[in-house]
Amino acid sequence: MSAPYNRVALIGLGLIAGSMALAIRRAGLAGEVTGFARSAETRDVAREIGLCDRICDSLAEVVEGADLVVLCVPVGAMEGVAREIGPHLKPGATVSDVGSVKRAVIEAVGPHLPDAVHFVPAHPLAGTEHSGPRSGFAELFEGRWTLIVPPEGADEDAVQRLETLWQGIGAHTDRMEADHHDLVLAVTSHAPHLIAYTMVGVADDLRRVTDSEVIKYSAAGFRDFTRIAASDPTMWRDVFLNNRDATLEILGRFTEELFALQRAIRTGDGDHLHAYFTRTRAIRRGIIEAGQDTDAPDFGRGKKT
Ligand SMILES: NC(=O)c1ccc[n+]([C@@H]2O[C@H](COP(=O)([O-])OP(=O)(O)OC[C@H]3O[C@@H](n4cnc5c(N)ncnc54)[C@H](O)[C@@H]3O)[C@@H](O)[C@H]2O)c1
Ligand SMILES: O=C(O)C(=O)C[C@]1(C(=O)O)C=C[C@@H](O)C=C1
Repeated sequence: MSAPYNRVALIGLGLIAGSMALAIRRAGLAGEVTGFARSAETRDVAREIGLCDRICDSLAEVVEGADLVVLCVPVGAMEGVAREIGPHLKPGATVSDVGSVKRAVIEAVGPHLPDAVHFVPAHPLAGTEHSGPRSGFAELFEGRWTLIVPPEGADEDAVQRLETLWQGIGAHTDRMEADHHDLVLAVTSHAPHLIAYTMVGVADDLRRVTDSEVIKYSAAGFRDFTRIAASDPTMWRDVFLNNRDATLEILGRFTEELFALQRAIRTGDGDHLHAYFTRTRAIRRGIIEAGQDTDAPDFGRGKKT
């Protein structure tokens, strides 16, 4: 595949930028990958581990001559970065981002970009609970979805070039409208993270109260909660502050269902519990049978779990 961009600039050298840098360079998808991080310490680490072809000491320097600039900072930091890079962008360049929220990012970043630049937001649905320049790995996006969220009237060639890049580093791509993206992600990612944070907090409180082994003997499901609840606090604070309406809508529905289940337990309404769990089990089976969970151990074998 020919390189879709000559120079790619990555801003915010953490898990996502680091993984992109390693993957793009491994696949030879850019002539040069440059990187910038706010702290000198992060830039030093990035140089030491050879994350990018070149680490720059300023935003102006990293975007100079870049054909693609990807903002990989927490959602709440996107606007400040966009404001600073705006005057230094090359005409015809594409600016993208990897933020977990899309409407707020489009509204924060868009106004700071010159007319001669294409803005094509995106969101890779891949991550871990780790952060920082040492956490990236080239395989992160393999077999995962990246949602491309082009604003109305976006340049088709710019959108396709970005899709080519993501596909070149192993991702499947799809296009989605920003508000729809934010609602879908509130269900599949944002509310589940908040629930995990809460459950781990509750267990921790309980441990203090009883001095028992709540964490030590936690089963696999709860261990997954503790992994998720170890995710970066700045990133997740910004997600909730910037996807407020969709997250509150989903949490409202969640709370209603939780109260109904709580009531069924209190009143001994086994039929309600059984019917509810039967419905949710059917959903899991449907996902497996449709071949949509490639991580499932029985994927493709049609076995019921
Ligand atoms: N971690 C995930 O699972 C995941 C998945 C998909 C998308 N995202 C999104 O990707 C973005 C980056 O997340 P990450 O997991 O790579 O985070 P990270 O914490 O690993 O990296 C973010 C980097 O941005 C830097 N930074 C913060 N503010 C900055 C600023 N004002 N200027 C320059 N650099 C700044 C931080 O120092 C850090 O190096 C976020 O918007 C997040 O919502 C994260
Ligand atoms: O695997 C994880 O650790 C993640 O939480 C990744 C995850 C997710 O919720 O699936 C987290 C945030 C993103 O914006 C995209 C992916």
